[in-house]
Amino acid sequence: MSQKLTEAYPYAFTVSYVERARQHRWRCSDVTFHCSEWALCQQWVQTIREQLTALTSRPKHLLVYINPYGGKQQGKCIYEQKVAPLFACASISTDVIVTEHANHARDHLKTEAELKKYDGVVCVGGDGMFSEIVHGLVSRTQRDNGVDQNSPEEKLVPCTLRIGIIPAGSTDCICYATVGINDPVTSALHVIVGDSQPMDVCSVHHNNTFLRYSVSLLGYGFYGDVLADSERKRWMGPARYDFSGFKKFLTHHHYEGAVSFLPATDTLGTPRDKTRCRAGYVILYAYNLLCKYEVGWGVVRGKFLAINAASMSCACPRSPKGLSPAAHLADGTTDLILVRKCSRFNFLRHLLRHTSKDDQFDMTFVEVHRVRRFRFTPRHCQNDSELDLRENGKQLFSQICRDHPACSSAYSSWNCDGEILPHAAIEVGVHCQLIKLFARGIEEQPLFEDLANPPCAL
Ligand SMILES: Nc1ncnc2c1ncn2[C@@H]1O[C@H](COP(=O)(O)OP(=O)(O)OP(=O)(O)O)[C@@H](O)[C@H]1O
Ligand SMILES: CCCCCCCCCCCCC/C=C/[C@@H](O)[C@H](CO)NC(=O)CCCCC
Ligand SMILES: [Ca+2]
Repeated sequence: MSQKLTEAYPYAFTVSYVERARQHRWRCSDVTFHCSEWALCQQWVQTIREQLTALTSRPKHLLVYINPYGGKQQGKCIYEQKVAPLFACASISTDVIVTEHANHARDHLKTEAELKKYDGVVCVGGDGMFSEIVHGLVSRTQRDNGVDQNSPEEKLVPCTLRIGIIPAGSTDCICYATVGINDPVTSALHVIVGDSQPMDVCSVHHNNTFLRYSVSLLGYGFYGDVLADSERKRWMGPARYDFSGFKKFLTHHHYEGAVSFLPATDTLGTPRDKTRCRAGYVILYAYNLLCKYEVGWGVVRGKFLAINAASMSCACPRSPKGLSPAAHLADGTTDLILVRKCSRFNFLRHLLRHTSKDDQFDMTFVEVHRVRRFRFTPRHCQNDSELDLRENGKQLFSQICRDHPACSSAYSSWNCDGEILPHAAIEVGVHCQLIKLFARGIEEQPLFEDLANPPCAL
């Protein structure tokens, strides 16, 4: 501004606002207004402050957990340099905990954290860290409401606090599939403007005992084996998945068992739809009504290279459309993908389709069902005594078997959002919209961006 104008308008205030950039990125920009009178300037500032305070969906006090060892071990630095200044600018106060060991955040949330003080929880890390936060919050909510997590049929009580994800992990598929990009600044801005995106959570049980929750992928066979192998190579960072993925592709193990499932046979769409879950997609959820149209359980037996359940698309930079491109974030269903034993060449074609526009389900050895519940029983443990044998000290045999090509129909492990489950026989149920994120789903890129998306002040 020229000196002449500065003299005429000596009072000024600056408004920070969100601006959309390329590929779902959000950025913070500033605009400074100049006034001729101090009183007018004050009036503007006060009115803007009042308008912002009236926005009750915006968080004012947040509990932040940082995993300093996730992904490329940049969590602390990402938070301090990119996120904390934005929270400060938006007058959000924070209590920050840098975790000291695995499950630190989960246990703190479950038992100690004074949740009433906060408007939300922020997780700086990857899918594994997010899973800790989900376990802490969901378990705390059930305990506070006297709900028994061990009963597979129990209706769980939804969590009230929203969760923000600042991506700093290796896959970060939950952030990618709910925001459209893994970018700490974009995610921080979604927290600041107080977005809210409900999300389904699967509960996993074994013999009426609760094992874990899952929000993204439950994978047996290929993805279980990749995870088990990659955990021993954490030192490689995110590249461990490429290494183990290649190794397990070559190993080409298949596993025998039975999958039974309760299909969601209503108007919720199918996994083969061309439409995608996008911001603003509203589920008119009426479970009792929908139940009337449920048909009975289906069963599929056979030899599988992979059994995957995707409760959301599982889109990530490795696979921008995800494991199940048409899956919805908050519809109370999971897409059950069964990849039967086939040649290495065909399995490679199937895998490569996750990275292109081609349909990975359009193959004779792949079937996909949208389901509300499912069970898996591996062939070699179809009764309890066999199961007990396995679990009471027979892991060594199972490991030898798993590593030996001739025994390729023995057990794999379940990859549950990046954690290995201790049992192969599991029962899974989807809990519709059990948690909420500070996100809004992936936005359609509008034709005329400026008109469709007016800026939003911090
Ligand atoms: N202070 C800590 N020390 C060691 N492990 C931790 C600590 N805090 C959290 N963890 C554990 O680290 C694991 C991995 O973390 P995180 O999910 O952040 O990164 P990642 O595995 O690299 O990414 P992704 O899950 O996206 O693949 C989590 O399972 C979490 O329980
Ligand atoms: C030969 C070319 C092959 C190309 C194949 C591309 C297919 C990629 C699909 C990626 C699906 C990721 C699903 C997300 C799972 C997360 O809950 C979990 C925790 O972060 N990540 C993994 O298990 C990490 C799993 C990584 C597997 C590679
Ligand atoms: Ca879903």
